[in-house]
Amino acid sequence: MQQSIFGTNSQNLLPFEGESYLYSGFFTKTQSDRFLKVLVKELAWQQEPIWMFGKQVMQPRLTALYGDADKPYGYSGISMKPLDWTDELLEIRDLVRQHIGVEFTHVLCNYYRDGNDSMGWHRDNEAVLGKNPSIASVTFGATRIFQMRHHATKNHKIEIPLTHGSLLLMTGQSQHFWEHQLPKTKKVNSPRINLTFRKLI
Ligand SMILES: O=C(O)CCC(=O)C(=O)O
Ligand SMILES: [Fe+2]
Repeated sequence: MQQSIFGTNSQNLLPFEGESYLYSGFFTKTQSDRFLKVLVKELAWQQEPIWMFGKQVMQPRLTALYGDADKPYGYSGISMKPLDWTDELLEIRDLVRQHIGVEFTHVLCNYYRDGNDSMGWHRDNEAVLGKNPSIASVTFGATRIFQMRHHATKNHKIEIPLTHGSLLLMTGQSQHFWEHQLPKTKKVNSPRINLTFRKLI
C-alpha cells in the first residue's frame, strides 16, 4: 500500500518561493529491492557527454531516457530520444501518478554507480516542461544527500537524505527559484538509481 501524499507526514521543505515534499516510505522495502535489481539490469544505461564551458566532458553517472513520445528531450546541450516504457517503469509511473495526479510523459533515469558519481547544481526549467513543472523524483538503492539552494542568493541551502523507496516531489515555483544537486561523497560505495518523472507539454 502506497502512502498518500496528502497524508500528515508531508510538509513543504522550502522556506519560500517553491514547494517540495518528501515521502520517505512511498515504496515498500520489498518493492524497492525488486525495482533496484530490475532497473540496474534492464535499463539501457549509457554514459553521455555534455558541454561544459565550451568543452565536451562525460557525465559522472549513467543515464537513460524513457517516455511516451517520439520527440527528443534535450538538456545541457545534449538531445536524447526516449525509449519505450518498460513494464517496471510503467508500474512505478502509475503508482506515482495515482498519488500526485500528474500525467507524466517521460522519465529521466540516473544511475550513480557509487559515491564518485554525482550531478551538479542545476534547475529543471527547460521550456518544454512548462512554467511551474511538477517533478517526481524516486530513489532506489544507496541513500544520498540531495541539496537545494536558492538560485539567486545561493543561500538557504537545505539537505534532504533520499532513502531507498523515497519519493520527492518538487512543484510550484521550485524550478524557478531553487536549484539542486547530488554531490559526490566518500561515504557511499554502493549504487543508487534515481528516476525523475516529468511532463513535457
Ligand atoms: O539523483 C537525483 O536525486 C537528482 C536527479 C536530478 O536532479 C535530475 O535528474 O534532474
Ligand atoms: Fe534535476
